Amino acid sequence: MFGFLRRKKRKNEAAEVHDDTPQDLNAAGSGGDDTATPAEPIAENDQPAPSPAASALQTDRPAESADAGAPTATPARDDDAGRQETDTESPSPDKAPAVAAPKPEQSGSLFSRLAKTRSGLTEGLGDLFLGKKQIDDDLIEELETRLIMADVGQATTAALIDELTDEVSRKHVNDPEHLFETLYRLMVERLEAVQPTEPPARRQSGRPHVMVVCGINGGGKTTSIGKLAHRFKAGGRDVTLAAADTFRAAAVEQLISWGERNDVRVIGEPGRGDPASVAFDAVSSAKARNSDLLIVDTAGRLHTQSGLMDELGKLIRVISKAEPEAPDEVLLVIDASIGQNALVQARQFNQAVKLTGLIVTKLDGTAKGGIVFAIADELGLPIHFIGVGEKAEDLRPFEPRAFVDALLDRQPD
Ligand SMILES: Nc1nc2c(ncn2[C@@H]2O[C@H](COP(=O)(O)OP(=O)(O)OP(=O)(O)O)[C@@H](O)[C@H]2O)c(=O)[nH]1
Repeated sequence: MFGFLRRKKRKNEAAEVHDDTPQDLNAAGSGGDDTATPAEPIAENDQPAPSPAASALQTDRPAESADAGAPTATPARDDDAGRQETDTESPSPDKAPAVAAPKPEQSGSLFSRLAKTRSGLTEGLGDLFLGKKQIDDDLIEELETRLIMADVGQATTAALIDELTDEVSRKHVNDPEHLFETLYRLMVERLEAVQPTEPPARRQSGRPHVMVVCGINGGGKTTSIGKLAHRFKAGGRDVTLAAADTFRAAAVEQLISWGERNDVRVIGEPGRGDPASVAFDAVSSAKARNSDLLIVDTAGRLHTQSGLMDELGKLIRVISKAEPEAPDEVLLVIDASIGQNALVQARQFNQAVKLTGLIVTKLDGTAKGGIVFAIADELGLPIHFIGVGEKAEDLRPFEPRAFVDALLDRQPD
């Protein structure tokens, strides 16, 4: 069940227990401090006029085969994403004994890191959902608003709402909880549709796997490369880093510092002027030393700066001269907190250099985590990793089910 529904249900159950129990304030041990308050009333529907999408629910199409079951794809799990109890309410003295005490949330879990986006999507929905036997326009409209607010984007939101209303009209989905399960399934399917079959940074025979990382200034490239180095080094790979962000001496120093912390070799030093030559040297060095993985940092650039975009193309061509099969991956780092602008950036970078995938950073600090769906839907580019904090371990492989579970406050299957 979804956590926000469970929380609401518990509140209602707690209130029922208090309502049904004869109160004996003089009983021994009662302390006379029974402060139980009645459960919050289920919110009345005071929403504005229904949207066209929501109005589609009014159509009374004949029922067809019921097919609104659980997602069919194989579950993928992030080790770190396993979470405990999803109920994050603090226990209060007025809870009925029948209500299980919530367990503490793991601060590093994906669930806790996505708190901002999740709260925008699910907070208060329990009030709107529970107690309703039927799905109505208000519910669909509220859902639509929340998806837009979470930066899922107009087009993707419209597509999701259309599919949901269609399922409802066909009577495949009959109650609010089933509606949410269906939304869950549709969201997971969208992300899984663009995920690669092969994991990133796979081992190549007889040569290093070469990964070029690009993006705009401050998106989190260097930090993400440091985190990647940490992850793959810990996994037993020989990793080399290339400091090809020659525009900013501090970026080179930042990368060297990540290298030192993780005992990873860094090619390039402050003061070198030509990023393509640093990349060429790094490929030659990684080959000579039988490195498993070479990650190339590049200068931040705006997608509108055509000279710098051409330079990125040149860097990639030079890498191919040093190793004809390389680069194996060209990853764009995008900052989730910029919302819909991320789509524009990704489109332009993809036109200039053929991207193979994305790293979406700063999902921990934004309510705009829904951008991940717009990216998958509109660009068709896979998301390989997500950044959910500033520490080395805060880069997680992107796993659609774990991500949507955490986003919708849903207990994993
Ligand atoms: N909260 C949070 N902060 C992040 C994340 N990823 C990166 N940052 C922070 O974002 C800031 C910019 O990160 P950098 O790695 O320097 O960005 P960059 O893209 O290399 O920037 P340039 O070198 O200017 O192109 C730093 O303060 C990082 O700690 C993330 O996933 N979550």
